[in-house]
Amino acid sequence: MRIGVLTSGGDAPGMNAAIRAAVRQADALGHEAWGIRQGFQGVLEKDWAPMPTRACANILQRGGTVLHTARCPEFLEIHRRADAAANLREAGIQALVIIGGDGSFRGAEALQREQGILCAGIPGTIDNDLPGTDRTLGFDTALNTAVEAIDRIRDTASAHGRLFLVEVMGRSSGMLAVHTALACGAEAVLYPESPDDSYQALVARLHANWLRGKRSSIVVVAEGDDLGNAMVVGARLRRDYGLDLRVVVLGHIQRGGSPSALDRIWGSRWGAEAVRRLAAGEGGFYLGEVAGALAVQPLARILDPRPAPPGDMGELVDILSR
Ligand SMILES: Nc1ncnc2c1ncn2[C@@H]1O[C@H](COP(=O)(O)OP(=O)(O)OP(=O)(O)O)[C@@H](O)[C@H]1O
Ligand SMILES: O=P(O)(O)OC[C@H]1O[C@](O)(CO)[C@@H](O)[C@@H]1O
Repeated sequence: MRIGVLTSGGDAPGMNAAIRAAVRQADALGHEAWGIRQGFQGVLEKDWAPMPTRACANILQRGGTVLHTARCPEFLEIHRRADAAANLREAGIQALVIIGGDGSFRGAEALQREQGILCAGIPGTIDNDLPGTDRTLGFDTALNTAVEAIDRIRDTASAHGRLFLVEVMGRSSGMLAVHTALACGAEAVLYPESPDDSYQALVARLHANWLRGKRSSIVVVAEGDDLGNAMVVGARLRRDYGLDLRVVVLGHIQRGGSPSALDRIWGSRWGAEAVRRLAAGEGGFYLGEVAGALAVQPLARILDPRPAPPGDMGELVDILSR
């Protein structure tokens, strides 16, 4: 069987571990893995080649994705997905391992349902916002990167007695923001799913801490928060209270870098499991981790609501910052 492997959406540390495992597991079972460059764009452009096991040497510890990735708006159109399926059939690629986030899984779900291409999804996004899995590749690494960066910011915030607003990624999800805030002892966190994310509540919280004697504070802001990103919130606080605050946008620093051990381990387990199932004729599923165990979900589950960060974590940030 010829199995295509691709990475799609934003890159995430751990994707290379999944690619390596898929390629080598395919070889171990006597199948042929093909690497598809630039996600769904590569399927439309037939940008692929056989991927021998040696092509995966020394990639386990590397961030990014050796197959490159892309966002491909054309794939939202049914006739382009039909073109993609025709290209795959012509090349003899019967099944796909798709490593990406919820958008990529929606593409996979449509490709399997409409076009009958066997698809397996592996969660790869630093956002950790997929239903049916406690983990996505890249989240653990990005979280640790953000925490390390904020620990450094804390030193200078404390030295100057300053307020810092630190923006972390998460266009529609506060998962990274809330976990980062709790792990670095932030004074407040703003994130899209928060029940009490008002500007007034933030000001009241910072003021209460000032009265308790706190002279420096760190507010973690998810880029997609309803109040606006860190620049917007910072400008408002400056305008209203004349604060000498600083804004730091961590940006793509969070997406790069060598994957953590957990991201390497889950990338390896999921890559191999995806191929074992495809080789047995199974498609239309994605893999995950639920309560520490490897889980299998139907691809249609990606249409479920996106999970929100546990509510008690946001509350805890507040309680522990006093
Ligand atoms: N509803 C959909 N139907 C078909 N294809 C889709 C759909 N949504 C997204 N895709 C395809 O998946 C690609 C990746 O999606 P998207 O840009 O949302 O990233 P993602 O996989 O969610 O990853 P990340 O979480 O890193 O942003 C899109 O560029 C598009 O090609
Ligand atoms: O690199 P791009 O395409 O600007 O994507 C940024 C987006 O990708 C993500 O990092 C997910 O991979 C989001 O958190 C962020 O909003």
